[in-house]
Amino acid sequence: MAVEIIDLKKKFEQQTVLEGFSAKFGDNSITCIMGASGAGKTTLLNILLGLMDPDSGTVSGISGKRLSAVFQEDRLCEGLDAIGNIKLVVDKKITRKDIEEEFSKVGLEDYRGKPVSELSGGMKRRIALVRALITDPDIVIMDEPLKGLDAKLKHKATEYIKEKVKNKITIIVTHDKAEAEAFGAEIIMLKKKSSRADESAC
Ligand SMILES: Nc1ncnc2c1ncn2[C@@H]1O[C@H](COP(=O)(O)OP(=O)(O)OP(=O)(O)O)[C@@H](O)[C@H]1O
Repeated sequence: MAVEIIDLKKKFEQQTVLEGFSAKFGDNSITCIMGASGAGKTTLLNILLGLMDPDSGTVSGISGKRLSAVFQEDRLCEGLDAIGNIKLVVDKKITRKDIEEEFSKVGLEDYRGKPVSELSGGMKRRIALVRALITDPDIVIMDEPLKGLDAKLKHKATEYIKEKVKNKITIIVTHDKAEAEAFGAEIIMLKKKSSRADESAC
């Protein structure tokens, strides 16, 4: 079942961020949300994830589905190592070897024995990516998942994501059109609203 958003509206005090926003995300689809900084991309993801309520409008097709997310920040447990971070979210039947196999698919090596706090930003990003995709969710929501990766790792991570999200509904925020094209994604462009809701009355 597709995820459908109808006529969403979200304001923060006097600032309208989303207004009259509707979209449909079909089964087995990748959609990239693009738009200027402050256009409301993260706000939209937070509403989809149920972390924020819209002022009005509806979101359907999410209830009862397994969601997973890569947030704008990695949100890892910094004191745990890479494997420990994944073990926190996976079923016990997933072994250390299974996790290591996933890490190798995103070029993640040299992480062993170190707490995440001692790893590079790009390594942390790939741990967050594996954590989101190893659980085989129905809906994947990612806020700039390739942030901080160099061109070679970006390519590797893109291929990994495409492989893992087959037959799922995937929604990705990115600033990079080339990235959206590499995902073969549909693009939704969010437009930044006026920062003053009462502007027309002035
Ligand atoms: N909890 C909040 N309270 C008040 N204002 C907020 C809140 N969350 C977001 N905003 C405002 O809403 C607007 C949209 O923010 P949002 O983070 O959704 O934009 P974005 O498109 O994801 O931007 P970026 O590309 O910079 O991450 C911004 O002006 C932001 O300051």
